[in-house]
Amino acid sequence: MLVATAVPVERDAVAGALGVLSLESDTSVLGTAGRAHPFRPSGTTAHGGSRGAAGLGESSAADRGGSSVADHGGSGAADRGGSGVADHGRSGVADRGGVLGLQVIVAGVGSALAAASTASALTAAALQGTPYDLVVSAGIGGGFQPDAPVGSLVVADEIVAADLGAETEDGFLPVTELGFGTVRHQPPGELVRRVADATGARAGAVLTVSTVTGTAARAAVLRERHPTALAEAMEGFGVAEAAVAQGVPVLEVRAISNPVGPRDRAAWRIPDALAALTEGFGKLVPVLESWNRHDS
Ligand SMILES: O=C(O)c1cccc(C(=O)CC[C@H]2O[C@@H](n3cnc4c(=O)[nH]cnc43)[C@H](O)[C@@H]2O)c1
Repeated sequence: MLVATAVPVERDAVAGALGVLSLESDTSVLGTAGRAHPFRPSGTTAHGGSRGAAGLGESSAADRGGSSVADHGGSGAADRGGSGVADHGRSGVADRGGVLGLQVIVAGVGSALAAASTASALTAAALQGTPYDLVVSAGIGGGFQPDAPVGSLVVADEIVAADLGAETEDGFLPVTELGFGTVRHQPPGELVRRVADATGARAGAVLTVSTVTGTAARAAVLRERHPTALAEAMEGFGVAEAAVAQGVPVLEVRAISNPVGPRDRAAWRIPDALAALTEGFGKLVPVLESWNRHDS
């Protein structure tokens, strides 16, 4: 299983639940607006490699093969020669030898970077002869109120590109109505049901947007267009496109950090959401272990 998160604190929240190696996190990343790329230091790649960062203990596709559940304890940031602070932007959290053949990556913020990072990780694994059988887009997100309260968990029964299309005098047209592309991906229904049962997550559409909703009017428009939408975030559709292109099923799990609506940074509850993400992923493990991708 490949879990694609956007930022290091999300990776750590997931990796902590799964008991896989994680690097020290930068808890300030979600507040560092205005920098060119607040989430990843220069010289690093999206999938665990680190260009020109010798000695930082980079976990590249090539060295993922040696990591397993058994060596969690022995391969922490410290003994890989790394300073967690220095390399917190790297994405490699490797445990491809475990029961779930698991890797948690920081795929970056936004659909394009998330797609590119996910595609790289999938391709690297396939070339090594150890393809993933499931991709999960995971992280925090905005919740449509009152259905997805802050601190709750949402699992996508549809992953929808909500603003991929054209604006016209008569309203928004999705790319599908322009005659190309796709705007939705459907995770396996049975798996969604099992995840919802095990974690208490609400199942509904999760929208992928390029612009975070910041007004009540925009929230209402999105909800009108997508009545089953529970949450919005910025990566799910990109991750799904990459997974589906390689024939791998995809899930999206979002912990709600803020309401979708008028911009109000004071209303953000990132630690609560990260805690919900950790708790949710802890409960998810048995589901994923017992799930057979041919179930549906
Ligand atoms: O400055 C703001 O008003 C603002 C509001 C929401 C999110 C941001 C971010 O920069 C975080 C983007 C990051 O977090 C996910 N996320 C969390 N909440 C939302 C949301 O309401 N709408 C869309 N994305 C959200 C997203 O997936 C990114 O990874 C700034």
